Amino acid sequence: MDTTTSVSSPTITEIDLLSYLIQHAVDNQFSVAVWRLPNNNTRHIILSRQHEKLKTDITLEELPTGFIFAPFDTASERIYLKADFSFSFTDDGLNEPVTPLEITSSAWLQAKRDEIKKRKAGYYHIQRTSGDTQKDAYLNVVALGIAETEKETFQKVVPSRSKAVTLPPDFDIVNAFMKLCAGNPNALISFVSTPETGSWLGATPEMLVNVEGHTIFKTVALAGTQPYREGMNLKSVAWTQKDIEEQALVERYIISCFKRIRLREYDEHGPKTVVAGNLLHLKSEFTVDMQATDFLQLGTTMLQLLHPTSAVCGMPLNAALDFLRKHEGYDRQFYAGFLGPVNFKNNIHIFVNLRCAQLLESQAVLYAGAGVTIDSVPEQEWEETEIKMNTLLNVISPVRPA
Ligand SMILES: C=C(O[C@H]1C=CC=C(C(=O)O)[C@@H]1O)C(=O)O
Repeated sequence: MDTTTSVSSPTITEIDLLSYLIQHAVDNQFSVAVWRLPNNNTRHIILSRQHEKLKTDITLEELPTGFIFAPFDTASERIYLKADFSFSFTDDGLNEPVTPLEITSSAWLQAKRDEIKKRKAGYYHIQRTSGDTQKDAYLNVVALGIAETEKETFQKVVPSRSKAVTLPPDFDIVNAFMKLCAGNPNALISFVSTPETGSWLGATPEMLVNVEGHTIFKTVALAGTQPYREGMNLKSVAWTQKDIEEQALVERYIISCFKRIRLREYDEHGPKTVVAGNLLHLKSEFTVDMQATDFLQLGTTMLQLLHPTSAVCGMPLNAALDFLRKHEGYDRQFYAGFLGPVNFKNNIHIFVNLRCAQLLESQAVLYAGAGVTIDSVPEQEWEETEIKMNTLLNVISPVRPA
């Protein structure tokens, strides 16, 4: 069955279908997740009639096909969007349904075809609970963080901040999603909208847990930041001692998690310089053969151990977390939490929710943090959070003050 032509007349595009599906979710109090994996040309959308709250001790591998959405705070509830409808698009066309879920979804969409017309999709939005982090306050937290590294309370902490910008009147969520896909080929692009969490849009470069076909586990250590300019030769990019040390701490954190479960056989590659939209980072990749090591639920185990990594919290974890709770001054909500598709074709792709924005009725709240070590300079960390926020700002293109 050629679903591209049967569901949609030649003038109905992928954008029209995505807009229709998102609007349908909002009209019916369903939850919705849209995503595109890194270095992949397929966009996915699922609708969930009733999202669930997950216990922290769930086994990922046993969940039905769906999308996980977890806040930074490990004590807060994690949301699971079980896929009740599932569609994917490649090259502007709806893909041929293959799985039973896709086949029933496709039949459902066929029945709705007369309703599909060009329109902008709405999304859920909730009230913001805190204001912007003022620059002085952020510089102060960074200076306090540096002072604590000097006292050896911790070696690294990652203070973050939030900033609201006004959305342009013609803001269109599906257009913004597509622009993020085009500008960030190496990122997980995501849009999640539920009545409870409101709407979150992101382009994250940081993979947290990837399990391929119950056999291969992967995670990454990502840190160190500098601006990327088109045409730069990645092989000749130089990194400061501070960036190298900052990324090495994330590596050590991951290795310490492996040690806690006595997993000794893993491959480590890197660090190497990678592009993440408008930025460069240092990245090492860790791979484990789950069958050879007999860790068949390594995805679940490592998710419990890794989150929050030293890329978003600090090292050692508890000292850094205590510091952030005391000084950061706002609730991160889903920023620096984790998200991603679970058990689509036996694969799990969970990422840290970075470079993201929470969409309010007429504003977007941007979030970013920066790794602070003994060599940090507060003003430079502020600048780093500004350029990290640009990943989303460039796409949202808000009305900037004159
Ligand atoms: C905490 C963020 O980025 C992390 C990931 C890569 C590089 C980072 C850094 O250089 O500080 C951060 O650890 C963020 O984007 O908000």
